[in-house]
Amino acid sequence: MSDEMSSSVLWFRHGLRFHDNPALHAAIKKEDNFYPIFIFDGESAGTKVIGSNRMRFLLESLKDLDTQLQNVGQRLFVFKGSPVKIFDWMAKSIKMKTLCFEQDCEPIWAERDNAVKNFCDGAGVKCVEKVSHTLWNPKEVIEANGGVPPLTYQMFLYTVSTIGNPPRPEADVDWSKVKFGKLPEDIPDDIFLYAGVPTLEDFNMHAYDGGERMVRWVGGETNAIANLRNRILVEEEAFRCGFYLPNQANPDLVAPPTSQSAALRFGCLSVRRFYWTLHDLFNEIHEGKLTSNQNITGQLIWREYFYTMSVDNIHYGEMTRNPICLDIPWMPKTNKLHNEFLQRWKEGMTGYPFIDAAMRQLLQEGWIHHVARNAVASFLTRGDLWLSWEAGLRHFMEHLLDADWSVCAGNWMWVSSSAFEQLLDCSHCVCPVNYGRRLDPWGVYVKRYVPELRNFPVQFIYEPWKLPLEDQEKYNCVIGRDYPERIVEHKVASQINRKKMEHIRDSLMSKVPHCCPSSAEEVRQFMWLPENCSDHVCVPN
Ligand SMILES: Cc1cc2nc3c(=O)[nH]c(=O)nc-3n(C[C@H](O)[C@H](O)[C@H](O)COP(=O)(O)OP(=O)(O)OC[C@H]3O[C@@H](n4cnc5c(N)ncnc54)[C@H](O)[C@@H]3O)c2cc1C
Repeated sequence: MSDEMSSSVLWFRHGLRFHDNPALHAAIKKEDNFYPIFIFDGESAGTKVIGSNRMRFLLESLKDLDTQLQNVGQRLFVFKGSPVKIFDWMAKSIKMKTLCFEQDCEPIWAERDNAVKNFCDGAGVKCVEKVSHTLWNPKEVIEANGGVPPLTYQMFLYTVSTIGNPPRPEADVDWSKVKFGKLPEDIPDDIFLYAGVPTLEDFNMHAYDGGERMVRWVGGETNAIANLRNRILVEEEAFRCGFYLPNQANPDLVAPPTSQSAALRFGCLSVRRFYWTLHDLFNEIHEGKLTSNQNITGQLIWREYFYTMSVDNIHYGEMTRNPICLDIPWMPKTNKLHNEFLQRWKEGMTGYPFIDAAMRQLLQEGWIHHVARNAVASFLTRGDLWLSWEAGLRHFMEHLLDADWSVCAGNWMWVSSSAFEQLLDCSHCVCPVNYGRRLDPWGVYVKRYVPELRNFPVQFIYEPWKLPLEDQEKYNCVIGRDYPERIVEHKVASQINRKKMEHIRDSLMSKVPHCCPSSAEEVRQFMWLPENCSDHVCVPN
C-alpha cells in the first residue's frame, strides 16, 4: 500500500455475494484501496446461537467469497474481535476513509451498528449503509404506513403497492480497475486475523454426519446461483402448466428440495435477483397478457412482512414484553413434564413418527420443509404439548440453516396462535397422524429419518402402537423399547388445548390489540393447505 493512499472497506455480515451488491459498488472507488472483511464478533451472521450445520454453511459461504476474491487478485480478511476496535485500527493503519455494509434491518443488530456508526462519526470515516437484504426498505414501508408497521399481510401488500416495485438488481462489478490493499503485519493483541477462512474445528465444532441425508446443503454464492438455475426450471414448468408457487402447490417431502431459504438468509443469493427472475419469467411465458402480481412470489412477501413487523420491536422474539404477542399461559418451566416434553420433541422421540422424522431431519440436515415445520410447531405448542413457542424458536435458531430471527419468530407466533391469527379462531390444529399420511402416504420420509420403523407395514407407519406386539417383535421394533410410546394422546391433548385456547379468547375478546389474517384464504395459503383440508387437520367440536 502506498503511504498516501486511503482505503475503503466492505464489511460483509449477511449479503455474502458479489452479484447485486450495492455496498460492494459503494466500496469500490478508484482513488482507494479496497479491503473486503468479515468479523467473527460472536453475533454477526447469526453466530450467537449456532449449530454445526449452519456454521459449516457460513464458513463455506466465506470460503466461496474468498475464492472469488482470489480470482480477481484480493482475499477475504477474516477477523475475530470487536468491530469498533478493528475499524479503529483500520482507520489508523490503512487510512480507512469509507466503510460500507448492507443494512441488517432487524433490531437485534442495532447496538452493534450504532456503535460502529458512532465510531465512524467520531473518526471522520464515511459510513455507507445500503438496503439489499430485503425487497423494500422496511423503514420506508413503515413510514409509508404512517409510522407504524402494517399490522396485517393485506395492509402490507397495500402499503408496498403505494411505494412501487422493488428495485431491480444492480450490475456486476468491473474488477479490472479495482486497487487492492494489503494489511500491515503488526496487528494489536485484541484483534485476531485468521490466516484464511477458519474451519469448523477452529470453533470446536464438528459436522453432524449421522443418519441418511436427503441433501447436503452447501453454502456460498456459486452454489446458490447454480441452485437458482434448477429452481427456475421448476418454476418455469409450473408457469407453463398454469400455476405458480410450485413448492407450495405440491409439497414433496421426499424429493431433493429446491429451497433457497438458507442462501437468502446469508445473502448468497440476492432476494431481488430471485424476485425479478421469477417475475420476468412469468411475463415472458404469458407474453405480458397476464398481469404479474406479487402472488407468484408470495412467500418472499411474507419474508418482507415479518422483517417489517420486527424492525422497531426488539422484543419480537419473546412473549411477555412483545406488544403484538398474546400472553398465553403455556406449561410453566417448573412443571415436571416441561423438560421431558421439550427434550423428547428436540430429539425426535415423541412417539409420533411424522413429528420425529422432521425433528431428526432438522438435526441432521438443518432444513425441513415448511409443511413439516408447521406440524412440529403446532405439535409443540397449541396442538399437543402446550409448551411455549419461545422454546421452539430457540431450538430452530440453533439448528436451521435458514434461521432468521424475524421470519422464525413471526412463523412461530403465527402457528402457535400467538399473533397474526384471527382472534384465536383458527380451529385447525395439525394432526400428526393424518397430516403425515396425506403428505407421505407410503411413509418413505418417515422410514428415512426413523429407521427403527423401516420394516413396519405402511398402514402402521404413522400409528406404530397399533401394530400387535408379536408383529412388532417380528419387525424388530417394539414400541416402548426400541421406539418410544406416544408422548401424549393427540386426540385428548388437542381437545384440552383447544378448550384452553377458547377460554383465553373469550377472556380477551374485548381488548386484544392483535394482528390477524385478513381471510380464511390467507390462513390456508400460509399453512400451505389444500382447499379441502378437513381430512388431515383436527377440527374440534
Ligand atoms: C415454525 C416455522 C419457523 C420458520 N422459520 C424460518 C426461518 O427461520 N427462516 C426462513 O427463511 N423461513 C422460516 N420459515 C418459513 C418457511 O418454512 C421456509 O422459508 C421455507 O420452508 C423455505 O422453503 P422454500 O425455500 O422451498 O420456500 P419457497 O416457497 O421457495 O419460498 C421462497 C422464500 O420465501 C421465504 N418464505 C417462504 N415461506 C415463508 C414464510 N412462511 N414466512 C416467511 N418467509 C417465507 C423464504 O425466504 C423462502 O426461501 C419457518 C416456518 C415455520 C412454520
